[in-house]
Amino acid sequence: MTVDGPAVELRGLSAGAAPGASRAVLRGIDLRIQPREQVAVIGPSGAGKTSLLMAMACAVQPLGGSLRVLDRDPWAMSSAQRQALRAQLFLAPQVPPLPPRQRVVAAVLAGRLPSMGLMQSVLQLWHPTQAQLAQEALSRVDLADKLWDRVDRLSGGERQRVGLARLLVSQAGLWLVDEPLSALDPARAGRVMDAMLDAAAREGRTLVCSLHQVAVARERFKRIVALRGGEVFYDGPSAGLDDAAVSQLYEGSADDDVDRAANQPPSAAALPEAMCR
Ligand SMILES: Nc1ncnc2c1ncn2[C@@H]1O[C@H](COP(=O)(O)OP(=O)(O)OP(=O)(O)O)[C@@H](O)[C@H]1O
Repeated sequence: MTVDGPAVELRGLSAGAAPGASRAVLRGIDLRIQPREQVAVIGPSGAGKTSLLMAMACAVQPLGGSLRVLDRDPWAMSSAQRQALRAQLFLAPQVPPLPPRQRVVAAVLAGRLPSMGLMQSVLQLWHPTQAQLAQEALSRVDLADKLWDRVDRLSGGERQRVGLARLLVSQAGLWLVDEPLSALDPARAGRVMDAMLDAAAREGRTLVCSLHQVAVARERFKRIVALRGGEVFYDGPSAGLDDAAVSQLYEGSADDDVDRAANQPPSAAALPEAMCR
């Protein structure tokens, strides 16, 4: 789908952390993200990164302000229309919801389901016909040898990479990715991040990616949005976010949070399953 306006536009947005929540954890957020842009979202634990992705994914209705996604107002349309709009974006949670006995091939190809008809979807789940596509995506996340494995026999990091392979096969125009590196070792994290950025650029996707690794955000993204306490602390070129600003951003965070920013975060809670693919 070609979008004329911004891929995402938030004006004075306030929103809760979960569907139906009445307490705003995001406040006064102004953001414009253009089609094909690649934006990293950083900030201390609890800053609102996941909540921001949930709002952009039309999973949480704003409590105030306005939101446009792919040039449409998701909350001024019927729920069927909103569902159709959601099929044009992909929210990749930190911990992908994978049915335990499913084969990796089917789990990856589930990323294509929103763009398939009902019959094709059912066939795909029971008898994957696009195994080659899944295989290519798995290769890009260093998991080529797991195509026919069961997902409940994978490690946490491998499951996370299955979720990213699922993102890579999706045909959504807007990729919303929540802490994709949280269970990966640093070397692999770099390769996986590069695969995701390359694919997004090559295929013209808009990418919004939350990260605890500030170094990765600075090295690989041109634009960084930093959140603190549910508000935008910084939005601009990554080169403009200097060490002093980063220290200020994480000031008062727990030690482990600062470590996470520098390197590897531990795994954290998943997004609600119903909101994710
Ligand atoms: N399901 C929920 N219900 C109510 N409050 C929630 C829920 N999930 C998160 N929160 C609260 O919302 C705020 C923002 O949380 P959010 O998960 O968006 O932050 P985050 O920046 O993604 O954190 P982390 O880096 O730890 O994943 C926090 O204060 C958190 O405690």
